[in-house]
Amino acid sequence: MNGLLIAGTTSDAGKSLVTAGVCRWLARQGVRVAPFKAQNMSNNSMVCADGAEIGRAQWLQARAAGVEPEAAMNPVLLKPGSDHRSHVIALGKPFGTLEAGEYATGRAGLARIAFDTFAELRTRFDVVVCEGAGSPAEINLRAGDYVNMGLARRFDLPVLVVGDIDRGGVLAAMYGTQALLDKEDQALIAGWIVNKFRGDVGLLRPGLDRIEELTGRPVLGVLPWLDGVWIDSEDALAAAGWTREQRGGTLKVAVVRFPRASNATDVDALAAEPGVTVQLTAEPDVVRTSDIVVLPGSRATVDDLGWLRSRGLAEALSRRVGEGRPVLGICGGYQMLAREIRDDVESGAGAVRGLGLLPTTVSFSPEKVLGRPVGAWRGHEVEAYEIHHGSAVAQGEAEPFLDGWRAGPVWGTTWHGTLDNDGFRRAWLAEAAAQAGVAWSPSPGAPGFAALRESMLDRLADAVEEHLDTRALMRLIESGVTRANGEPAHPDR
Ligand SMILES: NC(=O)CC[C@H](N)C(=O)O
Repeated sequence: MNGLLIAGTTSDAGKSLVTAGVCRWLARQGVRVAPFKAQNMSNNSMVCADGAEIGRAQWLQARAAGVEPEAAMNPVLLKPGSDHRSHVIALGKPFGTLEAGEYATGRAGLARIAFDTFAELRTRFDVVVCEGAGSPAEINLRAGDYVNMGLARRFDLPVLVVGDIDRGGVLAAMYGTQALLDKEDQALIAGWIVNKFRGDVGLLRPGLDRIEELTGRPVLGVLPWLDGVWIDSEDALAAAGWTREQRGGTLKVAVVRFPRASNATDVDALAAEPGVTVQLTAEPDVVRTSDIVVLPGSRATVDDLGWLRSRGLAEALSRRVGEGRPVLGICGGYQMLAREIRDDVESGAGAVRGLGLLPTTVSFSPEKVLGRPVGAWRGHEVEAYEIHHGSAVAQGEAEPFLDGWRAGPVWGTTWHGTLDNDGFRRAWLAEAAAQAGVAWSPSPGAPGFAALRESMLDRLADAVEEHLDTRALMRLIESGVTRANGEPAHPDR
């Protein structure tokens, strides 16, 4: 067995979730499977047990596959910082920066790393399920590509292309994607998957039949819109799946939408808590009046702090703190709460005045801290992870809170992922709700967040089993694209 590449007609077509679903489906068959994404552009990353930093989507896909997440599953991670620069993580460790203009030249070395890593990874697993990035139809990037068709060609991987029917234009996108590729790349396109479908497949069928005729490739399935499946998005806050399904919770949490938010998946577990409504916002009124405000992480602390001030959000925060209403700062958000931030590393701005809501001073160091710390709060165990250059020390009255500090209604920690811990999350929410004057308590018997994440992965795998032609998929994985393309569409139907 070998591998497969799951590409998309667009960003956000559902490649990550389809990859996760295919990983779990294969794992259920007893196949030893690893996820792989040659290059990810995301500020949502995770620290693996081996200390490597990878995209959260690959971390989640490894969980779906039932294997330990590791650096090789996402050898290149680009983290967009201030506007024209990306921080490069290679094999889990910092590897310099790429300016937007250096994209073509800077990438040759990264391509080599990605290819070498894939070649090694596949010696250790039965199957490697690769996820593409963006769309292979971005032919302007094809020459230096090592994530989509560039990877598929190098390793002769069959490519499945996922199209998002919710966005519309899916038939044109599939047809156009194939048409734009050169012959050799086209030869690797093995089939189509329609994703996020709601409604009657019968109505779609004539279009799918025609696409099969026109492209000579089978539609390997139509995946339905899956309500309530929104795990670990790769994109920033805007893409958090749960924003689509807000319920009328009694406890209103506002999460500030920083332009360079990082690890914003921290708030996913809040959104899943019964009786809690989470809203992403950049509105001063919402920040002033919500029951709880979360300042998430940021890949550009000083720049996002400037943005906070320019939007009137800093003032709204000070006012709510004056009224005793809780604010939780996480990593970059926690750094902003300080009296002073000394940063010659990330922004190069030197000493900058912070919001002054915690009695702390933050200093940035060139060394990046990557870790998986554990701690406790009020008797609740907390497993977390940390990814930062800046560290805070307190110089005044404050109460320890995890690795950080709390002063009255202001809470801050460098740790990410703390809210995934059920006992801690619920205890902290109850205390913060009381500060906000809201009667909220955890619902007895509500599922824990890890269980919820597992059930989402299982629903994805169930959808793969039910709606995709898994026999054709297995044949492709076992024999590659040539044989599969030599057979008629849907031989079993
Ligand atoms: N994860 C974060 O929020 C990082 C915070 C900040 N950019 C730092 O590097 O220290």
